[in-house]
Amino acid sequence: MLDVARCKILHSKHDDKIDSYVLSESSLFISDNRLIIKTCGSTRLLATLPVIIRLASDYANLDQVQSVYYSRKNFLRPDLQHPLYKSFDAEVAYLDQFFEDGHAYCLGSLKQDRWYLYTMHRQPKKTKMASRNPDHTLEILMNDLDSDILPVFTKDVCEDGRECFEKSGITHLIPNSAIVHDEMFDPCGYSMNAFMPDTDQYATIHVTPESQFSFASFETNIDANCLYKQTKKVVNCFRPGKLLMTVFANENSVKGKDAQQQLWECELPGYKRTNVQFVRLEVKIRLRQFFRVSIEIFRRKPWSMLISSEETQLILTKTTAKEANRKES
Ligand SMILES: C[S@@+](CC[C@H](N)C(=O)[O-])C[C@H]1O[C@@H](n2cnc3c(N)ncnc32)[C@H](O)[C@@H]1O
Repeated sequence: MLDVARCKILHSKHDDKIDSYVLSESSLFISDNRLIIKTCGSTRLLATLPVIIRLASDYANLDQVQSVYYSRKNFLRPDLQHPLYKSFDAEVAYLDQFFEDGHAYCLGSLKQDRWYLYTMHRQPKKTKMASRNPDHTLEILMNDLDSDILPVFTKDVCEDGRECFEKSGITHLIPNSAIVHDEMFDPCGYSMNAFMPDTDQYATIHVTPESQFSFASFETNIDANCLYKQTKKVVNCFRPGKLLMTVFANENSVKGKDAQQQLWECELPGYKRTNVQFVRLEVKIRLRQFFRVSIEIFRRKPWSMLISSEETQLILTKTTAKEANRKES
């Protein structure tokens, strides 16, 4: 499966509830009823789909896909991708070959940062109680990380993953009881998987510290923390210039719904929200359920520098061109 995706397992950790793999290109988590695979670069993620469906049937007797989420942010350089990933329309057409009842969404601005989602839910043959459990996922995608934090994700500063985990402050983002395994890439880059023992709750962080295109992603379904506080901690750790976050929550997830409400009402300190959207996806299982997805895009608040003398005052403010024109006039 990973050969098809064009990545490799670097290391893994397991318990009775979850198998966690740190990959050369991100992460893989497998639990009884769910497989989560995240890849980066020019990997061929969608090519794994028929392989996953066949392996689930052959090895685990799982012969019906109950739900699918395929999501990604818009690429910085779509031209460097394999033709299938150059446009979301092509990805949707590919996914529709497997799931005739899938739905596709684009959230965010078509001209700037946006987030694509393909999703499908089917009535399972036997409705299991598990499908009605509270469930939420928080994902934060951060660009333009604070230049002070970048060196810690290089081999110049940290010998290995463990040192980077401590020195970067990522240790404060993950519950103490979590099992963690991580990788420090040479000469730079960091990937971490964590999971809570005897649950299918995971967290994963990936950091690209090259200053020209610095990026960090954080994703978790751990329910120990308030998602709003968790978001603030993550943002304080990486201090990105901009971030896009999504909160998935089903109707039974009180924490997920609370976080959506809080984020709707409060801004993140130090940031200006440039976009917020909310989608309610109907999940057709025997008992009607809903999945709610909200995405929010933030930019660091415009900074200003004040140089003043008795007579003159020059205010330099990092604003949009439109605002600058308004100020001039
Ligand atoms: C942490 S990895 C994967 C992260 C990916 N962007 C994501 O969000 O899932 C990316 C970083 O590791 C560095 N790196 C070094 N060797 C690598 C390798 N063999 N495969 C992938 N990334 C590598 C890259 O230069 C980059 O800074």
